[in-house]
Amino acid sequence: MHIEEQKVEDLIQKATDMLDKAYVPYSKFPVGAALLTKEGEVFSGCNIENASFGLTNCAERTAIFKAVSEGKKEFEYLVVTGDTDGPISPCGACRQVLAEFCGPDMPVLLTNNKGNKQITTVSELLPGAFKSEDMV
Ligand SMILES: O=c1ccn([C@H]2C[C@H](O)[C@@H](CO)O2)c(=O)[nH]1
Ligand SMILES: [Zn+2]
Repeated sequence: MHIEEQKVEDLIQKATDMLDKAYVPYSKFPVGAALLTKEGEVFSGCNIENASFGLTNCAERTAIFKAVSEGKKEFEYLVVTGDTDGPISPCGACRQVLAEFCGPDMPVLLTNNKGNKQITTVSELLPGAFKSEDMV
């Protein structure tokens, strides 16, 4: 799946805009994400932390849950950004949630505030993901 460069730039901008919305009093590490649906709508997300640290919701999952809660289940492209040395790397929980809702070949662009970019896919992020089809 290939999308226009302009669309990618728009997603990067939307993910970057989310850095200001992040609720990160504990880590002080804002993360932004922007998820493009197959219908062309964009759902953005930020990380939302909690005094009970394990309840933190990452930017990627915020974007996916916003979209799914609006009835969207077909996704085309995800951008994630943060203030990292290299392209940001999604946590294991987000990789599993991506595997639930996005096709294995869906592109994921990992970037940062320095403009480093790494293009990957959902299945590269989580090879051998556990899926509902695995349950007999
Ligand atoms: O891809 C990532 C990596 C980290 N975080 C968040 C979780 C937590 O709020 C902070 C530090 O781990 O960054 C994300 O939202 N997405
Ligand atoms: Zn995560």
